[in-house]
Amino acid sequence: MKVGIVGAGMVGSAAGYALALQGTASRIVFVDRSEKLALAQAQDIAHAVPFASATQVDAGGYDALTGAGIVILAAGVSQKPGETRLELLGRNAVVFREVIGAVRAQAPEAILLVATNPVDIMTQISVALSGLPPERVIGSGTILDTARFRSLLGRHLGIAPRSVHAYVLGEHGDSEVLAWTSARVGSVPLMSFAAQIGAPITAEIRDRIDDGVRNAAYTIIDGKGATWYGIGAGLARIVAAIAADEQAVLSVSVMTPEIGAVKDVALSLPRIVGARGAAASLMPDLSPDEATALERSARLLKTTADAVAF
Ligand SMILES: NC(=O)C1=CN([C@@H]2O[C@H](COP(=O)(O)OP(=O)(O)OC[C@H]3O[C@@H](n4cnc5c(N)ncnc54)[C@H](O)[C@@H]3O)[C@@H](O)[C@H]2O)C=CC1
Ligand SMILES: CC(=O)C(=O)O
Repeated sequence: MKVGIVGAGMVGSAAGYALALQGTASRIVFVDRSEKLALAQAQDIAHAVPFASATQVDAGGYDALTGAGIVILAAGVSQKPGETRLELLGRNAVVFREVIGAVRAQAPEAILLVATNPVDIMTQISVALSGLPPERVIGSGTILDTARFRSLLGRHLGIAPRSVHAYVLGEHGDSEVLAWTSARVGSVPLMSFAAQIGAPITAEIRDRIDDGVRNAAYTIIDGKGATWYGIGAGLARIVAAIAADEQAVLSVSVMTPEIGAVKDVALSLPRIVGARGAAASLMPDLSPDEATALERSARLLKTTADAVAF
């Protein structure tokens, strides 16, 4: 499958690098406002390909996206230290007004995979601007937060994160909800597993993991200016699920008809992802507090999205 990447900065290039190493895409094409940057990223990644795969990596204008099955959208500004994702909305909505029409004109069949922040609202904007069915516009949403949650739980338990089945729901941002109640390790409920192996999840550990997931981006941005490896791998995982029609369960952001009293909002739930996009959604079992927090997250996203004209 040919994959387009619009926005060849840290996130776009990390996604392209992960895709090239995995050999998931037959072709990758970078497009950026800076043609020089797009070309440099394509060349650098192409030089990694002989060690790993047979992916052809190029750069070009929007016309180079013709025939793409997926276009990753990673163009726009990122957070400065201390800035929230939601504070990027006005600037990145302007970028998407330009980008979405240009992508659609050249790659009308492509599934759009949105990474630009605030990713949930950028997903909603992309649905509105593209006119595509909602299942074909997927935001990376909490795929990264879910990975952070699994990583921290895995470390605490001494278990491979891939054997931890736990999700972060709602906003990819400050109001996100760690779904502790439904978390499992293998097929065993998390709390029971933790007690059985003598690594109980005390209130203190729970708070530490919550903080580590919720504030990971702030800590990393403070240390190195931006985050890119985690989301690059997350985007490559979503592309793989679509390209191989996996029907994989992934936490991604899609327009959602109803979360409690909140209607038509893009946010993350576990979704079934395959060649048609994110075709179906699942609602994990939640405690009353988790359900209330998810509705609060949905309301925040809805109110913020309603305040932008698109
Ligand atoms: N969804 C997620 O989990 C994550 C999302 N992000 C978000 O991804 C976005 C990109 O972040 P970085 O790659 O670090 O930023 P970056 O500044 O390194 O790259 C952004 C690229 O977009 C390009 N660009 C800007 N306007 C454009 C336009 N109109 N047309 C074409 N290209 C344009 C720029 O030239 C630049 O190369 C940010 O919004 C950031 O917050 C970052 C990390 C994780
Ligand atoms: C920047 C961002 O959204 C993240 O690393 O979670």
